[in-house]
Amino acid sequence: MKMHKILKRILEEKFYEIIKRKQKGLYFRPFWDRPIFDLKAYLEKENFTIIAEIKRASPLKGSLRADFNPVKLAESYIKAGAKAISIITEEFFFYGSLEYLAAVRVLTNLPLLRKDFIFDPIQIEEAKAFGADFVLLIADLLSFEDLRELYGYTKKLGLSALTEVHSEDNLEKALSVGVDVIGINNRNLKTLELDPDHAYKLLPLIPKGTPVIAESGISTPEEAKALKKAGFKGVLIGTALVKSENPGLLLNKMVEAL
Ligand SMILES: O=P(O)(O)OC[C@@H](O)[C@@H](O)c1c[nH]c2ccccc12
Repeated sequence: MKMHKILKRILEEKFYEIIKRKQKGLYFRPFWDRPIFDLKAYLEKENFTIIAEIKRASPLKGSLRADFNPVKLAESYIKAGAKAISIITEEFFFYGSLEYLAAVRVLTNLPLLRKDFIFDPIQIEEAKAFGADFVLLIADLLSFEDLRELYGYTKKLGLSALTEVHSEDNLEKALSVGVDVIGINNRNLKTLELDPDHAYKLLPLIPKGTPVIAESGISTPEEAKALKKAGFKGVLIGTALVKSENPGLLLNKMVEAL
C-alpha cells in the first residue's frame, strides 16, 4: 500500500530532528522521580480507562481549537474523571511539544502518555525526562527488531508502552515481540483512512490476558460504552474532546455513561 505523503513527511522530519539532537548533544537524562509504571496492571485494576488526549492540531484538520491551552484542557480532563492523559508531542504536524507534557506533569499524578512517532531510544529518555509514564510505539512503522529494542528499553527505564497496531500482520508482529498492552488504531496511518469498526474486527485476534485500547474516531458516550461492552479495557479520545465547546462536560458524560 502506498504511504500517504503527510506520513512520509512526518517520518522525514522526525529522522532529521533526532539526528540534529544527537549532533548537538541534546540528550535529555531522566530526572523525574517517578515510580515504575505498569500500564497493564493499571488497566486491569481500573474498570475502564478513558485516555483523554491533548492534541493541538491534526495533519488532516489543522488547528482543532482556537483557544487551545494544554494546561486548561488537562485541568478539565482531570476534573471530569479522566483515568489517563495522552499528550501529543510531535511538533510539525500536530503542533505538539514536550513542554506540554512537562506542564501537565506538575498538575497531576495520573498516568501520562507521550504520544509521538518513536523510532529511537533517545525519545523514550525524553519521555521520561519530561514526565511521561508510558509511550506509544507504532508497530506498523517499526521492524520487529526495532519494536523489540524500543519496547525493551521502555521497560528498562521503568516506563510502559502502549503498542499500537492497525493491520493484522503488525498485530502478529507486536504479539511475537511479547508486548503486554495493545492499542488498535481505527485509522490506517499509511493512508490516513478511518474505519470506526476496525478495532472490533481485530479484537478477537488478541489473547484474552492482553488488555486492548480502542483508538481514533471515538466521539460519543454511546460509542465508549459499546467498546467497553465488547471487551476493550479503554479508549483513546482526542479530536472529539479538543473540538468540543466544553471538553470537560463531554468527557464527564462519557465517564458517567460507562
Ligand atoms: O483524535 P482522535 O480521532 O480521537 O484520535 C486520537 C488518537 O487515537 C490519535 O491521535 C492517534 C492514534 N495514534 C496516533 C499516532 C500518531 C498521531 C496520532 C495518533
